[in-house]
Amino acid sequence: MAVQINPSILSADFARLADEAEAVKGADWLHVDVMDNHFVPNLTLGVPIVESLSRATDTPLDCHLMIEDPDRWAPQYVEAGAGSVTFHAEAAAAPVRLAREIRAKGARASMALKPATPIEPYEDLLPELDMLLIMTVEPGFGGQAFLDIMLPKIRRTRELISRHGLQMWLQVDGGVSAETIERCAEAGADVFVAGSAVYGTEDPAATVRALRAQAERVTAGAAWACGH
Ligand SMILES: O=C(CO)[C@@H](O)[C@H](O)COP(=O)(O)O
Repeated sequence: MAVQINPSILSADFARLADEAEAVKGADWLHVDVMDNHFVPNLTLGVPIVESLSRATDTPLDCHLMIEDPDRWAPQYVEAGAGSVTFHAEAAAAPVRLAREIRAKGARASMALKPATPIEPYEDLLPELDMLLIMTVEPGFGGQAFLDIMLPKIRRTRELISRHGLQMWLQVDGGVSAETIERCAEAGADVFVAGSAVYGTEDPAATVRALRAQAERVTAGAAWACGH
């Protein structure tokens, strides 16, 4: 599988979401940050906006639920048109049941880990998932500095994925930019969320292409990338 770049609309103009989706045409997915002001100290958008956005763009939606009670809400995001739904390990009451429900409804199932949450307790759960998201900032806000101390966790997660012979994707989110993307790719990430580094530039679509080329140069020789 090739490297994927998913611009985060948290850094976009919320009054012009359809245009902002068009501005990153060529991106692999549009990353939609759903925040409830409980799981994280910020509030963004919910099911009706995801539903409208999925009708307004051809780019598939990668919904990252930073919310409490994802067991109740995640299936509704699949019904709203999300192609991938990520719930947080720290918030899900029954992650295996939830992942199976998301898949059964036709979307990719993904689980996210906050910076302080280790991957090891979730090793046996990996086959239930299509993607694992490692947060490289504390969730809640765009424009934060990348946490370098997450690199060993990315590396360990890639090793676990390889050891289990899984084809799942490994996403990183937070502070991903031209300065940090190569370190993430070297550690084993293959799906990159970037908000301010994309929407903060004059030509967001060109920035997506440049970030992808940068990460591809690093992953081209990686053993885990062969046969993706
Ligand atoms: O989930 C989040 C923040 O909680 C992210 O998706 C941010 O939106 C990424 O923004 P940048 O760090 O790339 O500016």
